[in-house]
Amino acid sequence: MSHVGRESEPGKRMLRRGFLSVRNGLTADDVRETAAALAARALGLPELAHARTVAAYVSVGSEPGTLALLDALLARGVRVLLPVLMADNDLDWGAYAGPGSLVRVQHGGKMALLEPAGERLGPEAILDADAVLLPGLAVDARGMRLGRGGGSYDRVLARLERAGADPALVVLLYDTEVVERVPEEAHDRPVHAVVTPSGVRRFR
Ligand SMILES: Nc1nc2c(c(=O)[nH]1)N(C=O)[C@@H](CNc1ccc(C(=O)N[C@@H](CCC(=O)O)C(=O)O)cc1)CN2
Ligand SMILES: Nc1ncnc2c1ncn2[C@@H]1O[C@H](COP(=O)(O)OP(=O)(O)OP(=O)(O)O)[C@@H](O)[C@H]1O
Repeated sequence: MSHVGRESEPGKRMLRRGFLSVRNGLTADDVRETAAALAARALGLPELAHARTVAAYVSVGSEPGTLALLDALLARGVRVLLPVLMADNDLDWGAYAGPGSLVRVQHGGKMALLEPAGERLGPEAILDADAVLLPGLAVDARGMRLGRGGGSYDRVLARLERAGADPALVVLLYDTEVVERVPEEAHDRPVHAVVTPSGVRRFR
């Protein structure tokens, strides 16, 4: 099943394509250098310095790299939760236990993901997070995020809101992905900070 048929904002689809094609043009060196810079910046964030549980994800392909950051958090004793994509695009969670604990999973026509191999903790496990690292393709001047279009993180944010949980919401991006404006829909919620190789921008 594709989400595209029920896309409510057609502008988002075109924008996603543009951002993805720029990412696809990056070299392996670009991706590696950015990952190191992002990890260094993210590790300096006060939002992460005090977090005991961080919900994150494992970057794949030309996504801004997260693996170095995940390993550094693990080494600090932080509990790192990773998403498991479910058939309805909602997310289950598992604990990160190092690179050897990941499995490559192909979900239909989507890109292959690296997911935690261990115990599934259930969608509500996200409520333990002190900080959430959300994937995205762009963030605008208000903190509105353009995601991949699955609505997975829209659901995560709705679940947090319902439960009254208020973790720090952080997105890691390339510099060119921080833009003036992305289209927003009623269900979209702003994030609190965006980290790029050249700096950190906060929205609250
Ligand atoms: N590394 C990583 N893990 C992640 C995400 C992510 O964006 N990146 N997710 C973020 O939610 C969740 C998984 N959701 C995903 C949603 C779409 C696609 C994907 O490949 N979409 C295609 C378009 C597919 C289509 O048109 O149906 C694409 O973007 O090229 C991948 C993961 C959880 N794990
Ligand atoms: N709380 C929710 N529960 C169920 N579906 C939702 C929820 N919020 C949004 N959706 C649906 O998810 C789909 C994708 O939404 P949108 O285009 O905003 O995704 P996105 O923010 O780019 O993706 P993601 O949240 O995975 O990063 C839309 O069809 C939307 O109606």
